[in-house]
Amino acid sequence: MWRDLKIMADKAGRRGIAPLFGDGRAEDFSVRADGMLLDYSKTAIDAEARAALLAEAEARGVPARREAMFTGAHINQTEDRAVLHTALRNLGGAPVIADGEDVMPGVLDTLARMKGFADAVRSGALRGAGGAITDVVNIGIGGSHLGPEMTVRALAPYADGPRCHFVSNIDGADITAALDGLDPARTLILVASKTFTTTETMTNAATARRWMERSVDDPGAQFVALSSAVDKAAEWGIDPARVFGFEDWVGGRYSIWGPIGLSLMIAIGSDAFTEFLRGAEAMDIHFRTAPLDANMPVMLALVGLWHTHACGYPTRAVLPYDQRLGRLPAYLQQLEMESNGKGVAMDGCSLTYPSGPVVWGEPGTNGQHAFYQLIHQGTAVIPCEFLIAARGHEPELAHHHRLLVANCLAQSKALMRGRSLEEARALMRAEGYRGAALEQQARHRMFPGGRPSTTLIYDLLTPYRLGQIIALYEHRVFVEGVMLGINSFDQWGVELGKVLATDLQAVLDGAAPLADKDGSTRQLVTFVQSYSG
Ligand SMILES: O=P(O)(O)OC[C@H]1O[C@H](O)[C@H](O)[C@@H](O)[C@@H]1O
Repeated sequence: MWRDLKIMADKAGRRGIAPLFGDGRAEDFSVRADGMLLDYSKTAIDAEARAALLAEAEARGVPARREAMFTGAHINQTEDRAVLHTALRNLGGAPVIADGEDVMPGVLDTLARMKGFADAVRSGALRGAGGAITDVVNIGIGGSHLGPEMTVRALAPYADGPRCHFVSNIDGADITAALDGLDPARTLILVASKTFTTTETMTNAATARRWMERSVDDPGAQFVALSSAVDKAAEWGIDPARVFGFEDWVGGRYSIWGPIGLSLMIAIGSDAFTEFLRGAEAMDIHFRTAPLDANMPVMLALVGLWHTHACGYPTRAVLPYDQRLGRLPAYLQQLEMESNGKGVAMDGCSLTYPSGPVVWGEPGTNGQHAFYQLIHQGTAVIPCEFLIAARGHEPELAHHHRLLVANCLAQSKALMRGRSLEEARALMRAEGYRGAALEQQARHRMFPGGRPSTTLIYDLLTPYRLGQIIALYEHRVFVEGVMLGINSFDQWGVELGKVLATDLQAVLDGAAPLADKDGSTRQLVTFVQSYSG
């Protein structure tokens, strides 16, 4: 399929984007879903390319695969598991069968327990040794960290509960900074780990327990576990009543909707958390029922595939014009790159085309004053994905928000439009340049244009909207994975480094020899040892 699409992309590349605009293009090359608008008109996709992409989505079985996911088939084939994070926000409670059993009673029961617990923490009914809980520390990494951290920051205007802090890195600097200034007797520690074996999390949790033990008689009373490995959490010493479990059909990077979201629920309250789930549920219903050409996750995926696989652009930038979405790019890096960064297809054969793209980004307008130079004039084309709310949460600073919106819209326009050499010459002439100096200056000030972007716009970043947005990206990743023929739900690529780290830890501890390591590793270890004594 990529060959035909590449031919179309070459043709589209020569034509550019701006000339496509005629009556109705913006509306035609946009998708609306429940209060959100995705405008992909500033891409080189035309009606022919879109029809070809949609035909491929059908041919590759996206609708059937989607149904298989929602109905509990073991689509995570390498781990022989269902993929049912959607069940965690199936608030209607309609049965969802996995391995012959309806998972919904368990899901709703855990949600009710989470609500009871979060409400008690927030009201002060559940107290620490020193009184009501003032601070919550979530210790986790990867999917057990990025979701909580990103969403708590995104929904800060709704956060009226205890303060939330996040520890992820094995670097002692992280937990030192997080615990600094906290009163152990009024702090609740959430140990968030699907497997309850992850080195970083278990090391940080043990450090937090020692910190707690120094000032609290019953430290266990101030720990909670969020995990699939309920027995391991109990072995670690956490009261089973304080363990919130989930099943193996919830992937780590898809886990914010259940127990891993407890810090968010404590921060914003159970009603706002329910709204967050409702937004995701609305996106699930849209994804499952909307025709492909009016289906936001499908169209976002097809735009992504067009850029990566037809146009050959190896990265994409996520550019939220929302300071509170500052961790969205990092969250999406895990979601997209851990899901679709695979070198083999489902059947184990090597891909003959690229895997999913590199995802990166920073909030606007900050990025404009840093890396946008390359986006506008560098030799690589970077498709940009802008996100912006029509309104901000600071009505008294509405003029800030107008400037924010103006900048966001200006960037996508500038990328598309560019500035021709002729226009640059006219500018330089107006500034008094002549001859060779004029020509030279003009060449530096021209912009190639024709650079693609999408814009996702919504009214206000509420819990409901954030739920929709995350679910939108989850389903986008799913569709891209299906179209690439890969398993988006395993992550074998993170294993080797973990194994070798254990091996090297033994070397650094002096319990294993260094001699059999490669020359570079020997040199680096020797350097470290020369300083650590
Ligand atoms: O939640 P945990 O079991 O502690 O796992 C934390 C993270 O570590 C792993 O290495 C995976 O790459 C991630 O997908 C996962 O989210």
